[in-house]
Amino acid sequence: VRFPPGPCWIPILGNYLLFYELRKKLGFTHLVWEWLSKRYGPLVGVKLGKDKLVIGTNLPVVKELLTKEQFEARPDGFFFQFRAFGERYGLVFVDGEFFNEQKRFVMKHLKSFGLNKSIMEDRISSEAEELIQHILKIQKDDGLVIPGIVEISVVNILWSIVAGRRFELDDKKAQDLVDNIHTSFRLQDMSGGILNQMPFLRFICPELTSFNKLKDVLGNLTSFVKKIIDEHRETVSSYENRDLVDAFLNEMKKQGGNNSTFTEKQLIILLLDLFLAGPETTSATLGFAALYLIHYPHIQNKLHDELDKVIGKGKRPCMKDKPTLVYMEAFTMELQRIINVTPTTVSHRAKEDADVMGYRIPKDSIVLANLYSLHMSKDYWTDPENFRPERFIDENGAIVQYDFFIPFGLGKRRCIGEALAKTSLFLYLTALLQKFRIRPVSEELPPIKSLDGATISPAPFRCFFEPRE
Ligand code: HEM
Repeated sequence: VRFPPGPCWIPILGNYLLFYELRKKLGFTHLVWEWLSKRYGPLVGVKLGKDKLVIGTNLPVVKELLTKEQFEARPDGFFFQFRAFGERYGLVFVDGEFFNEQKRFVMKHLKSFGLNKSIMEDRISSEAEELIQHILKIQKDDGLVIPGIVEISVVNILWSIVAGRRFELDDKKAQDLVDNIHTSFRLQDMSGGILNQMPFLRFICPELTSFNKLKDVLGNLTSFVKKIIDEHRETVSSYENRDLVDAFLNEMKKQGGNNSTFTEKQLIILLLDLFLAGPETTSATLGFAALYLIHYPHIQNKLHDELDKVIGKGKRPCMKDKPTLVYMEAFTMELQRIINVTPTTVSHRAKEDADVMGYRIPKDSIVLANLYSLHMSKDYWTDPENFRPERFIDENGAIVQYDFFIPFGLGKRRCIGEALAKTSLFLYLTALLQKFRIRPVSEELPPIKSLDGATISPAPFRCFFEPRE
């Protein structure tokens, strides 16, 4: 049985030169995978430096890659250890029993601090309200920069569950935090990147690997998180947990042994993972929402009409209204489909040799599902390049679910923040659209332009939030 089809590789570099050329030409890593799949089929095998990668691009292959137990692991290697004190910590890039134990803990405490509950809804709604007031306060005639204006607000949601805090929306330290988060995403790709594939290059051409920049931003983020932990340590009580950090510190004390997975290093990287995974994806999605609303004013009109009809102008929208705001739901789904904020999953790893579609995926290969390919395939959507929320509504006016629409992934390693993200998107979008018409600041519309990285975000643009009568 052979390795999945792909371009021929050379020693040391593997297919790196081809990858580099294609990435330069196409502008985005996920477009390289898409290009290769057109040539070699729905399961492509490449070698980048020392890493073997396989990438799935159609539904049957993606389903196998994301739901087979053999691929539930996460990769190891220089990049993944470099961000975690030279070891393996956190939630996103760990696996096995360590992952199971930490995920159980995080899910339990996220739930008890509000996820899936009305406390969470109240917090998100009041953050959205603060954002509206902030916009009204600081906006001038030339509008505001997106996604900048929403970033701190969105960080506050996670921040309040994890560390019991919120930032003022003009806080400089918070701005540094979101800038660092944002930069760290722009410098990486989901495969672990060149730093993982050829770590020796950091000595020869550090610029190409972004090693120094990554070290800086990760250092900044880590010291930010450490400070929070120190502050909690001074005030934590064993009787009551105020937030996730308290809960972790108490668990650490309780377990106290050498074999425990609850250590200070683990807490640091766990917080880092949550801050990296959550806010960036959510604010990028909200940023793109504003951009598409500017480009498609008739869609914005429909959203306004639906809000006016179902909720009116006096009452603040809440989660109970979600099932009745069908067009809003369809708009959000269509937005997630076309923008592909996470164009691939986080990378998985084959725990052992595994066979897929008659090909052999060797142990420790890096495994990626190109969600972009599913969301933009002509076979599945007929006119994928058109922005058309109606495709998610059937002839009876109900939402249609497609199994090839999986923005949060599938299987055991799917996104843990899906409920939080969906609640946040709904409450922010409805609150903002109830209050404002979002319009361009000049006749020339800002282009629909994305920035590449481990996730995709909109290139910053200006827009004006015009209060509705
Ligand atoms: C629009 C927003 C979001 C999108 C599109 C999104 C998408 C994804 C995707 C595609 C994955 C990878 C699945 C895989 O590797 O197979 C993932 C993983 C993850 N997400 Fe999200 N996510 C979003 C928001 C959030 C939020 C708000 C949180 C905060 C708690 C979060 C936390 C995580 C974590 C911790 C993982 C790793 C899970 C694991 O390794 O098992 N995400 N997300």
